[in-house]
Amino acid sequence: MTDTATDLPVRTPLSIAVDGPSGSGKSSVSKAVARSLGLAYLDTGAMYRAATLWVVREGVDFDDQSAVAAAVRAMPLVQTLDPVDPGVALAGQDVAEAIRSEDVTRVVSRVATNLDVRAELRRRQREIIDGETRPGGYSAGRGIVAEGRDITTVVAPDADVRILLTASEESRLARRSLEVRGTADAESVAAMRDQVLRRDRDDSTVTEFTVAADGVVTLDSSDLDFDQTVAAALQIVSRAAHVRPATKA
Ligand SMILES: Nc1ncnc2c1ncn2[C@@H]1O[C@H](COP(=O)(O)OP(=O)(O)OP(=O)(O)O)[C@@H](O)[C@H]1O
Ligand SMILES: Nc1ccn([C@H]2C[C@H](O)[C@@H](COP(=O)(O)O)O2)c(=O)n1
Repeated sequence: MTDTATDLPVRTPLSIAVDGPSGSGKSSVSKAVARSLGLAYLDTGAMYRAATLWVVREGVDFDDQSAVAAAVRAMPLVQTLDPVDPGVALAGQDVAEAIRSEDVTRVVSRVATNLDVRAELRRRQREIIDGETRPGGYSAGRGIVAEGRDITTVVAPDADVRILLTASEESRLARRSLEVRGTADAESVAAMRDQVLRRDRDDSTVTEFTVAADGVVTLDSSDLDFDQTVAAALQIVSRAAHVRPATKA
């Protein structure tokens, strides 16, 4: 495999783990990196969102932690790993749009902070990253980019490349506001505080995604535009994962 940013060969299969807070650009940057390198793409946040939708649809009480975990263990989730068109299906039904609804975003942290749910989804994530299951028929022989909140630290601490993608609160709120409302005026930015900052506060009770663990490279995108951030991520990959020719004695 060749890194299109540097034209140098990189390890195959290649595993790239990306974590970071809400709105830092994990999904969009990871998809672009995966497209550029011809890798599969795993959105682990989509798994927590699908689990939340499933729990709601099954009529399970969020306060009944063991019933929530049992429902998630039985969840018939299939994701496609194509970075151009990542799909999410529950019981054969396309839910890619439904899991992004405000209703799901508001309550997803309640499911994501259930430790038994986390254990089940971690198990599924590792199977996908390790190549034991590749749902949805997308071939990921060249490797995978997996992104979330605990991929660099807990799910895939042995990944070839590990990146913590950060950005200031101000940038993250403005980006989310532009994405959701098409404007970053003061009122719209303020309206994003719950789905960005409150959610991070709740999620960070069970995972650390603001400080890089040992060996994880921090990429601060606050002052970078999208293309610059993707280029910087590709540089990190190429530095960390080049196959160096053997040196002659
Ligand atoms: N460096 C950047 N500069 C400007 N906008 C960016 C940058 N990176 C990402 N964006 C935009 O910010 C928005 C949020 O990005 P994205 O959804 O990828 O974040 P995320 O970290 O995956 O968030 P969440 O965890 O909440 O799903 C998107 O509209 C994306 O296009
Ligand atoms: N590895 C992960 C991925 C996601 N989460 C939680 C945190 C979020 O509130 C929720 C949805 O993620 P998003 O789609 O916004 O990236 O899932 C987690 O705890 N661990």
